[in-house]
Amino acid sequence: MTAPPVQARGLVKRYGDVLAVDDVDLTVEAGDVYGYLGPNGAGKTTVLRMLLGLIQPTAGEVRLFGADPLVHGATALDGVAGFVEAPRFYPYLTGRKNLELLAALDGGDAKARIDGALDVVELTDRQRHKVGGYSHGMRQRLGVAAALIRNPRLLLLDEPATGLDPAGMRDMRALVARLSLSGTTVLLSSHLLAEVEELCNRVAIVRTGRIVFEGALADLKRTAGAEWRLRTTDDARAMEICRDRRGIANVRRDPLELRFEGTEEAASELSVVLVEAGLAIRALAPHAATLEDLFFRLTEDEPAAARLAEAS
Ligand SMILES: Nc1ncnc2c1ncn2[C@@H]1O[C@H](COP(=O)(O)OP(=O)(O)OP(=O)(O)O)[C@@H](O)[C@H]1O
Repeated sequence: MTAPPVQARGLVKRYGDVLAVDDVDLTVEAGDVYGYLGPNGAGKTTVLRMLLGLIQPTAGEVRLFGADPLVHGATALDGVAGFVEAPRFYPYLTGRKNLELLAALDGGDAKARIDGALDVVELTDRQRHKVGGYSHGMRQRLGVAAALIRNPRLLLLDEPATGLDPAGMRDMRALVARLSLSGTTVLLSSHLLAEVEELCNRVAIVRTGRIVFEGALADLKRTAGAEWRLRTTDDARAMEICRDRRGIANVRRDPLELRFEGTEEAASELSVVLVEAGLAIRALAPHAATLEDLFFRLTEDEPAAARLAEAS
């Protein structure tokens, strides 16, 4: 069996009093587009640095295709490439010249892949222009091209869409999707939910260094449970009944309806109890939380994060 592209166990990074990364376990399987998602300062860049062997973990270990990047340096590992923070280039040289310098450092047949890489990132037309005149999105794409000339099986990208305008973000998403289709495994970090929502099949959501959810986004939506909306012939009485019931939480009364959180089972049982109490139900329906809601709950609200981590 071949080792997975990324396997990290018990990763910790401490900077003085700051626990930047707190006991992170991470497995990225071949073919994944994996999103490492969290707000600014959550420790995303620090994790990528450790994965690339640029810094040493305080504790824990990393394997890329079964090899330790601290021993070999990730860029010396066959099939691994990427960038941390923004990719850096010589602004007074052309895009192509920058890639040629990197290819010369890299050796092998990297030079022969420059045309193909420029084509994939859609910079062929601008390859003879100086990087100093490139837009932010073009520089990010050139960063991906610089990784592609190493013919990677695993691409690690730190916030590839940050600072891009909507068109730039769309181009970057399309580029990552194309790379994935051609067989490259991708691990990208992001603080933008919209960036990963369409693109990633798996995500880890991090909050102050710690993973609070790991899995498929579809599972996250399912696990989160819904907020229910209820209208009856006597909402005041219905509210009293709701308050006493197990499995129902956060009951609130609006002018038009009651709202509460709970599982489908709890809502079904409630409907029976309401009817037995002589109330007629005018409406009882779930209102699914958006992913944006879930993300903020997970990254800002400690009890909600703990509940979801338990349930997942
Ligand atoms: N070299 C360092 N020395 C001290 N503290 C650091 C260092 N690098 C990161 N930190 C701290 O570790 C925490 C995580 O930082 P990190 O850059 O990994 O987060 P991030 O999720 O990538 O955020 P951003 O999106 O803002 O880059 C922050 O509190 C940061 O201040």
